[in-house]
Amino acid sequence: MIQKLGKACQEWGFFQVINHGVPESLMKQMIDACQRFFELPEEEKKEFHTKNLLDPIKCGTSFNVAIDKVRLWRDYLKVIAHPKFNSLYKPAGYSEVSLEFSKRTRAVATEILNGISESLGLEADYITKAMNWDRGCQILAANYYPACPQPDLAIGIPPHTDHGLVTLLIQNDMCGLEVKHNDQWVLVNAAPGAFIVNVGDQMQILTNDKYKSIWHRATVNNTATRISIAVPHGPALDTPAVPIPELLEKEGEKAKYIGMTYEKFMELQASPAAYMMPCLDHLRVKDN
Ligand SMILES: O=C(O)CCC(=O)C(=O)O
Ligand SMILES: [Fe+2]
Repeated sequence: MIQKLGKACQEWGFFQVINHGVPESLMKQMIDACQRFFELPEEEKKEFHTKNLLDPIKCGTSFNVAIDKVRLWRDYLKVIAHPKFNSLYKPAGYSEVSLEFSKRTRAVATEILNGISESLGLEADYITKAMNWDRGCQILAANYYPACPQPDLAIGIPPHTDHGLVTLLIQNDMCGLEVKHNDQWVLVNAAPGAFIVNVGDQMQILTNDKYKSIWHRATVNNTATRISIAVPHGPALDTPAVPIPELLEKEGEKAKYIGMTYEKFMELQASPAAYMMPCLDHLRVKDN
């Protein structure tokens, strides 16, 4: 099992997790609650249109309205659920459901990180300890992609990598997530009730490129609304990921990355600099 996990992280950077113990009914309730939020009148969502990256609750349209040139077809709602749980007072039920969903999802993420540590030949709690997981950042990032009359001319989310350690994602009945594998876009077709999991940038740094943070994107369709909830899990905001010394020693490698706190890394990813050059390349040691 641990070996398979390591292989999936190394070869794909994406995998699905089934039999994880989180009830499918809870996942559905979470998607429903988000759908009800997105369907609120614009007027009622305005108060959450905030500007700062780490505002505890924010909603809006598109990835980066100021910079994107492609036609984006997406609304989003981002709520920071850990280390401090934040919530919305509307729609009714969102708060309770998101509390339970975030706790249960974080528990699965912890198991995955333990498994990943072991797959690297480390103690199970190596990564969680090093990343100050007890203060780790968890974001509930819901994406709403209404049916689009001309899906070929639009994109839900343009190609990107995720900033954290691992992202866990659920979706309604519609597919749309595509991952880059051997230079091809591959549509992800997950089992009902599965978590789709991907390695993020911080994990690529920790493993000195062994486990890759894979480029992915969300396409849109012309038949029905698609909803996905991506749950990035990262280190504590003040904690920088650096290549794990024990691994470097084992592989006889030099560190390929310099450290940057997770907070600064997220700021970098949201800045125009990330459009010029992938974020990880900003941290890459030059003479490697
Ligand atoms: O909607 C999807 O499937 C992809 C979402 C995603 O990649 C993200 O929110 O980071
Ligand atoms: Fe993503």
